[in-house]
Amino acid sequence: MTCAAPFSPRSLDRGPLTVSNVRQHFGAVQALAGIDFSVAPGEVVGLVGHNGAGKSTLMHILAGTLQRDSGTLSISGEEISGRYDPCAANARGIRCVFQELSLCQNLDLVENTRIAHPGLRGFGWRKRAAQLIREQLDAVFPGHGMALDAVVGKLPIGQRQMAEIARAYTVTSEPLRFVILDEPTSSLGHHAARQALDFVAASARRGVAAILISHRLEDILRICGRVVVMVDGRIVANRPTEGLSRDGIVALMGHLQAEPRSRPEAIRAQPAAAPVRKLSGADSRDHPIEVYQGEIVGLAGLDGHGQRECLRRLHAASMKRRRSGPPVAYVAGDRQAEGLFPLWSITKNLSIGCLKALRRNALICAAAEASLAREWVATMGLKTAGIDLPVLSLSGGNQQKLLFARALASRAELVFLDDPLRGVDVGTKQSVYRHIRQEADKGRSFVWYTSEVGELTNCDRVYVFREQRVVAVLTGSAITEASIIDLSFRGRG
Ligand SMILES: Nc1ncnc2c1ncn2[C@@H]1O[C@H](COP(=O)(O)OP(=O)(O)OP(=O)(O)O)[C@@H](O)[C@H]1O
Repeated sequence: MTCAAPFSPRSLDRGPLTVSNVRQHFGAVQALAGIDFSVAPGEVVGLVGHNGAGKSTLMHILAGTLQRDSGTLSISGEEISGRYDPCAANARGIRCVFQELSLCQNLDLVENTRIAHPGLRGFGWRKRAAQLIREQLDAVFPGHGMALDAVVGKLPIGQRQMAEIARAYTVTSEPLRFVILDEPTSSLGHHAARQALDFVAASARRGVAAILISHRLEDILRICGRVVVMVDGRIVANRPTEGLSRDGIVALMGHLQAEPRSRPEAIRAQPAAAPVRKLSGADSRDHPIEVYQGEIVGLAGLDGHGQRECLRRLHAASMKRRRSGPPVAYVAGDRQAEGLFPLWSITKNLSIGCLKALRRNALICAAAEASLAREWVATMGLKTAGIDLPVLSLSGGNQQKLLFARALASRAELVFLDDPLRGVDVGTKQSVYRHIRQEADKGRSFVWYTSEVGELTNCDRVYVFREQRVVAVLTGSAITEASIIDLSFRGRG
């Protein structure tokens, strides 16, 4: 990549990062409708809004990865009039943690660090790059245990996210002034998410400002001094977080209301019935995992304690026995690597889960396919200008909703959920929880791994993992966020 213009960071004074009246269109879609936004040095600003509100588009404009249609951008007192690209942004101290993650999959962490710092060249660059990223990972995520020579594509999404955050804060010749974090904790568990947020807050106290985009509103309240709310490409609120509650932010986002969770009082499965799936060897002590018809089973624990591996083993075992067992579907949280067909349309991405039902004689019926897509776009509230558009034209959260729709539109009786609501807004989450419950009431079974502990309170039974073992099984009203976190840390107690 070549820089747009030679630039000396020494010429900067330490003023704010500001955009005025910024507009952006994608064909018929108006993603930004005249945005005025500013962040001062050392400030942490939260940027929230429903899926498709325009948050990532604004972030891409600030990071130089998207050229704005119109409007002004000024950084530390300098008005940017010419071409502005990621190199120019970097030279002015602007970094970005991308929602879809920007690390090169075929390179290791050291090589990915080198890419972000062209100055790390010549004899010994590898050693210097390794030291840089190791120190930063240690500073942000003490005890992370990540191997620097692992190829990034082989790392789980949580570790890729950790590496992306740490890399954004590494410094060589360019200054570090503003960090834009787009859903930085969406794949992190409770512990790693806290480490990341604490680090962002501590960096702000040292003068490095942050813009935090998140649907985890607790994160916003935890570290942001101010919150900016976007609805349909416009800013509708800009106010201090002091005195603001989670429900207050939800209300500012518009018609969405945070709803009280309905709690099942007891386990829903029929004890007499056989489980639809029973997996022995699910943990290192051979504790069986059982899933009954119409049951929502959660897999909980601290990051890396075996619960996600258990989900994947259960899924693999079910796929092997799919001729004799129930039809199965899998909703991936790592949508880029495991969920989407990036070159296909929204319709094709949806219909791939139920081709048999759409077949008329030997061919897929295009009318039935389109009608299915329209039905699910409406049901899930997918924000799109058309079902034939490329799937990558959807915002991140809307892509995730589509994967969910694909599983629910299929005839699967057993659905595996692998952190499926990553990047989905609070209002949609509430409706997805309702969908899951309705489908369970109709007899479908769900096995649910999530990095958001609170979501597990929607389950009928939760297996809590610690050190690759099931240490507790909670049912009905015993499933609370506090009890899950407590058992995750302490084990059986
Ligand atoms: N490359 C593109 N082509 C067409 N439309 C796009 C493109 N990128 C974004 N859009 C549209 O612009 C709007 C804003 O998208 P954006 O990704 O900024 O939303 P967001 O607020 O970040 O959503 P999320 O919370 O889901 O990440 C959406 O309607 C989206 O479909």
